Amino acid sequence: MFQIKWLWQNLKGDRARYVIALCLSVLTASLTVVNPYIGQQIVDTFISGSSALENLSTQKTLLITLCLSMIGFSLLRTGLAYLTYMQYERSSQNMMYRVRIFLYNKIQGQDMHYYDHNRTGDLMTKMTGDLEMVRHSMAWIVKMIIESLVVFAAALIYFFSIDVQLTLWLLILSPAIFMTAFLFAKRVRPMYVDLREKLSQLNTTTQENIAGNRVVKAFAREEYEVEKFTEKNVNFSKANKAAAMVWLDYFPFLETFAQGFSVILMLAGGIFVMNDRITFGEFAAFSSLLWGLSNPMRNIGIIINDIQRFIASLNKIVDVFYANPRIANGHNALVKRRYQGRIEFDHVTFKYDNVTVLDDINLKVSPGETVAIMGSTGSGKTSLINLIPRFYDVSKGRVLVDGVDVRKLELDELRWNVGIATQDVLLFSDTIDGNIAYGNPELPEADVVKMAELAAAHDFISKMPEGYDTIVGERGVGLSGGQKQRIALARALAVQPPILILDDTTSAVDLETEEHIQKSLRELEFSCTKIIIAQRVSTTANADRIFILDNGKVIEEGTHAELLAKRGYYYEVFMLQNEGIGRQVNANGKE
Ligand SMILES: Nc1ncnc2c1ncn2[C@@H]1O[C@H](COP(=O)(O)OP(=O)(O)OP(=O)(O)O)[C@@H](O)[C@H]1O
Repeated sequence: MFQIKWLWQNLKGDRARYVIALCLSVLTASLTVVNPYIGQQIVDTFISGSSALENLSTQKTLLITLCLSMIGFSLLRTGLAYLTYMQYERSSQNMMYRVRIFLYNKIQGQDMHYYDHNRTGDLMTKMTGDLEMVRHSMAWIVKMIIESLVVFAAALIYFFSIDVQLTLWLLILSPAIFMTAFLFAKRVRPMYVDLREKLSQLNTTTQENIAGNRVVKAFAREEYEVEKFTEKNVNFSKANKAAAMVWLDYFPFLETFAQGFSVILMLAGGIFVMNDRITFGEFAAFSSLLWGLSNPMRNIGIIINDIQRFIASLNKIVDVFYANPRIANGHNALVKRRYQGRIEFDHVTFKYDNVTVLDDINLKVSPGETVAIMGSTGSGKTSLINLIPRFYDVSKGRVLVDGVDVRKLELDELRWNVGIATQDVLLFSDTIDGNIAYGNPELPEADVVKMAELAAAHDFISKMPEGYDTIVGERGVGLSGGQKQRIALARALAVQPPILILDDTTSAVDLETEEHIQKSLRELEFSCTKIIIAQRVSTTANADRIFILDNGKVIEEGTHAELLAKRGYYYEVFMLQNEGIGRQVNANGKE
């Protein structure tokens, strides 16, 4: 079975401990027959036998020894159970610790395609609830299965050794019990798969709601969000109840069958005692160990329930475990080369799944050049620049950096050479200093300040009570949109990359600040090819060349002056942005 194989593989390092736990389980469970056996001896020798009274006075030592043995074995079983718990707990915790790290690395190593197709809430459920379910199963469910089986087998062997016929009478109910359990398992299995899906939806809704709390509040949609959550909560609760109800359909039968053991023992066993076929002591042994047959039968339902949950959870974990990114980051480059920064798009076509968003793009950028990309929303600008650091791979054609197809470059090295300030600014819950130095943790304090100055962020940062040590909240809570953009720009500059990509990075800053940033970018101390996506003519005007994208194609290309002269899309944008405010921007972007 695949699941067992997977567990065994991942137990590496704790296999011996786990096997010891299994052996201890078998030993502890098989010792359950010892006390009923001693009990049988006590009853037959000192209570019910014809010479019981005489034995009481002549064999006191034997009686005391038997009683002490009973206590001794009980203590031994408790000690062994303690050790067993410890081994199960340790081995399962250790294994999950390793698997969790592995999964976390796996998720970290996934490409954008993976994140496009997997919900955060679902991944969180896999990393928490599913892992815990698997751990619980490999420790406690396995223990329960082993102990149930061993106790059942030990009781059966012991009973057979006393009286075969009586044992067979007791077993008469077994086929019905197994049949009931089988039907239950068949019915409940799809329910646990559904239950697992509902849990993931519930977590996704919760996660999205917390992450998007500002939007919710801005639109006063709390009530709607509560309704949405309630719906998912109700679905989850219903799925849970449905699975539980199925158990209730079968539980009365299993319970009745289990109770049936006592009735059969009373009837058949009673007759056997009256006929002197078995002794009182043997009857007592049957009676005290009857739970060894009935309890495993009762537990079948719980075990099946948990096994189904375990399979549903394990399958989810295995999805992550074996998911291989199409674009893998090998972390192989020990020494990273600094590129010149030459970029070429050679007949590039790109599709998301089957939808074409870039169509036969040809574009060359020389080292040190500044290129602006403009175009209507959804025209493919972000998709285009995503191909340079290989967030996605082209569907057709090639993207070349310094003349080499990016698919042939060492991914770590390539990304190390590309500084990027994305459209959706994400800052970590860390100090501003930590956020700026994120890509270059060794950056000296003075350089952090320098980068902030270049990004026109130093002034507002130094006005904060704790300056660069100010902790910004999750996603940059506590900062304005323009401030976040400037920190993101400083972060991209801090790695001093030979290729700098700015995706609408100055859209939220005022024109004066933007001018400062543009001046800084022109005067960078390191050589740098700049690709700037922008909607404002004031941003693009200074670029060496401007490309206009429309519907995934380059429709215009040239300098600010050339494009104005063309009287096409760029000219229209220019007129729209300047007419309304009654001013003109010349070829150098100056008013
Ligand atoms: N991860 C994705 N999966 C599927 N389709 C996507 C994805 N990202 C973008 N698209 C689609 O690709 C097209 C181009 O999107 P892209 O983000 O490149 O446009 P853009 O020009 O950068 O737009 P904007 O100016 O609004 O940022 C759009 O139609 C968009 O719906």
